Amino acid sequence: METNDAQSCHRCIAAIDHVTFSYEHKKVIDNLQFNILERDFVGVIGSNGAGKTTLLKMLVGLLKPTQGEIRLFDQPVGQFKDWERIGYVPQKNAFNPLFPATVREVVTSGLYSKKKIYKRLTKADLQKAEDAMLAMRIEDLAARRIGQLSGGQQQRAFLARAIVNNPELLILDEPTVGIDAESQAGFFRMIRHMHQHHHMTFIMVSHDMEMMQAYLGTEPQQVSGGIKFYVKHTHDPEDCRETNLTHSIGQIREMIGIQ
Ligand SMILES: Nc1ncnc2c1ncn2[C@@H]1O[C@H](COP(=O)(O)OP(=O)(O)OP(=O)(O)O)[C@@H](O)[C@H]1O
Repeated sequence: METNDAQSCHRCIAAIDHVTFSYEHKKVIDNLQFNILERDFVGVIGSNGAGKTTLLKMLVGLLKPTQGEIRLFDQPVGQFKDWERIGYVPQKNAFNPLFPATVREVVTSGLYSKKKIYKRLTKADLQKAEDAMLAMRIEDLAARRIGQLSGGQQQRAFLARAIVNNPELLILDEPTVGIDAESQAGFFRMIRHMHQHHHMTFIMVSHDMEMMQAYLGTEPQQVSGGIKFYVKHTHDPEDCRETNLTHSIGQIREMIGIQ
């Protein structure tokens, strides 16, 4: 377990601690040990059926490990309540194409949590939804029905919904499936930007080896069963002791192209 304090950029955000998972008698994940640290981008790659979706579902508490434990922000997932700190875009979004919600309504629905379900949304809450749509460049689609949009536009709406609470950890399950190559590239650019400039931590399943390796490198940090974990931190390891200020300076350098 990581012992870094809250000031460190290597705080453990999610710990997968000797986790095994079986569907009835079929073991899908076997004694997996992996930590996701603050500001990591973790790319999860593996063949069909390797257990990637199962792993993400355990991370968000939808499935319970058969053995072992998952901790989010140092709390066992079963007791974790701060779901606003986490954004999740599942593999296949369950919206029926005829579902009569607008993009704005879908994005706003991300503001409701168990805690807030009976609360009225404030003006500030509604502004968060507008900001998330702006960030995903779908503000001009706000009043359109979600089912009438292209796959790429829908994915941006689901991502806007996932970031509406400004989460610290974003969990994405094959977010670019079914969208054209150009939109996929745009989507990756957006995600990379969020990682590098908005201090978000990511875990993302993808079959797009080329895009993933272009950002995360060609060597996995860990291989467990059929799952490979590729990891990129927002800055070089030797800079890890830097302060928040130097972190920002590093990013400014990067933005203006100075190495
Ligand atoms: N609800 C379920 N009941 C029984 N077996 C399941 C269930 N869900 C998944 N499985 C099986 O568990 C294994 C892992 O499934 P999972 O969806 O986690 O794989 P994946 O790596 O995400 O695959 P893909 O790349 O195809 O999305 C597969 O063999 C799958 O058939």
